[in-house]
Amino acid sequence: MPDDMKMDADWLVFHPNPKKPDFKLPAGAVDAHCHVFGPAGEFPFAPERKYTPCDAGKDKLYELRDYLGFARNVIVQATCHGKDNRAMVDACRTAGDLARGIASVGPDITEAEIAQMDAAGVRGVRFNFVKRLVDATPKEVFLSIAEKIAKFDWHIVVYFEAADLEELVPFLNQLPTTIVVDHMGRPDVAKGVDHPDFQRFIKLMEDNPRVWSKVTCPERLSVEGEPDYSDVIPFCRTIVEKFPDRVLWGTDWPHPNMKTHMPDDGNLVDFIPKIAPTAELQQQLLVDNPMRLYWAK
Ligand SMILES: O=C(O)c1cc(C(=O)O)oc(=O)c1
Repeated sequence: MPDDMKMDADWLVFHPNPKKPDFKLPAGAVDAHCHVFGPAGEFPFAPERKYTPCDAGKDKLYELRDYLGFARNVIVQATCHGKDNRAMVDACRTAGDLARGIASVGPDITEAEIAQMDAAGVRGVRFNFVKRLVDATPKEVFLSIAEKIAKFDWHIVVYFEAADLEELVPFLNQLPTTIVVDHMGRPDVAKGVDHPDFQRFIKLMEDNPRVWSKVTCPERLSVEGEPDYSDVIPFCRTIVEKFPDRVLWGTDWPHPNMKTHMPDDGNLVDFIPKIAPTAELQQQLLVDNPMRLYWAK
């Protein structure tokens, strides 16, 4: 492996032996937010990346899927691979109908390339506004991509920080497709659910029925920390109960850029019944919603 593909010195590697979850996932549950990294020897990381992770390839991901009791995965293009979607597409092809993908593309993407990715299981693109992860892309560029992918019935996944939402609302409302927000728009949980920043996100979902949310990443958002991540529960639960047909859940494996600790993925699965307390909500969150959005065709 070339020297510049060596993982960052402070990189935390995914948990080597997670616990078996106590919570039994419903049949057909989807891990709707996870990534693959490399392996770098086969799928090199992008020159413009902001971090160099450990290898975390498709075999490890599918081992974890089976171990935790998930049936399917939605693999979101990680920023360390830039707009080179080969690792994600290869992982989707390997899983056949059991995986779908979200790509990162530039404005030069052609309809033929979109069609090819569509055939492999890709169902959307990710627009990233998190400054520590990517260089900024002009909104006109994102809008031109949105127009192209809308023809394929794809949707748009957006990742931003809570403080940036106010500025982004008009842009989000301009997007022509379903919009899936990563990690609830990253609320500052120390501020509480009543803070205007989180209420702005709730209002966005109330005003725009095309907006969905991933109720993911307690390990990233929690100030209190593991194992309970209790301070994140009210945020997830508010969204799940208000918008039960527009929420998704995922592990976020292999947990890029965690600095405080590496979560136990089995423990993350045990978080689910705390945010979706009834069997009906769990069925929507883990099966019905992701199947409707990702497996309609
Ligand atoms: O918060 C993060 O660092 C992070 C990074 C990435 C990525 O690099 O793609 O994806 C995520 O979902 C979260």
